[in-house]
Amino acid sequence: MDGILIQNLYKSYKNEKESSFAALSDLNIHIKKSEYVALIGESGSGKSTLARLLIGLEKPTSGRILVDGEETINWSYKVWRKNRRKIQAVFQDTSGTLNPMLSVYRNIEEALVNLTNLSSKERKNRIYTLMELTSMDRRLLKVPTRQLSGGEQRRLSLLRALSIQPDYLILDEVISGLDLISADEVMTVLEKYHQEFNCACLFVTHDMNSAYRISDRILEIKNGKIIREGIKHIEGRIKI
Ligand SMILES: Nc1ncnc2c1ncn2[C@@H]1O[C@H](COP(=O)(O)OP(=O)(O)OP(=O)(O)O)[C@@H](O)[C@H]1O
Repeated sequence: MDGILIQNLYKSYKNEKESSFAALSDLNIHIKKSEYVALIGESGSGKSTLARLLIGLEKPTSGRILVDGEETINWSYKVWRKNRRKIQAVFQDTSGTLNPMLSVYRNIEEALVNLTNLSSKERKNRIYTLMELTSMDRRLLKVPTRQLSGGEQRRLSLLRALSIQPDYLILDEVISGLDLISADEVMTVLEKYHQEFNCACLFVTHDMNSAYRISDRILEIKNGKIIREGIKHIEGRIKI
């Protein structure tokens, strides 16, 4: 089956008293190809845990995760690396992905060098097209990443992920902590990209407005379980 299929997923952690508790409990979700799904929930409900499991940063206690029909749980580092073209993630903290010493251009290009076989000219074309698509000023490409504001760094990590043209995008609190204008700019990049490419997205947030704005479907998680679901109606409203 196409898409990301999460079946009977459990993730347990040990707490301070060494007893285990379930951060995710019997989770079942299907994210269809090119569907934008928002995952909302209060702090500690399990959102980031799910995001980490989806991109192989952690393994579940039990259950299955299938990406386009392929079981990912036992993928080795090498297999994950090969599939980074297919599934990309952006987290709130960009320090793990961006090199502050490199320019914006080099930061995006680095991902293209590592994950695609594009020639230097093709990389340049891809980066310029992406800047145009997302209405970003090309002059930004020359700027050293360390000089960017928090909002700009968040947009850069997003562009870096989008430049790969993944089929699936996992976004964990990408607008969290940003001022309204920066958050709007990040959302606009996502909307424009969605219109242009058939990428699916899991948009993890605790912000209801952005969830409504961006997604076709909203899932609400509480104590590691989906407790509510809403689908966008023709008039653009989501009822949950
Ligand atoms: N590595 C870990 N070890 C132990 N407990 C963990 C670990 N990671 C997460 N947890 C716990 O699992 C639960 C779910 O955490 P998670 O970070 O997924 O929640 P969240 O919904 O993303 O919250 P927030 O919105 O605050 O980021 C929390 O109780 C958290 O303390």
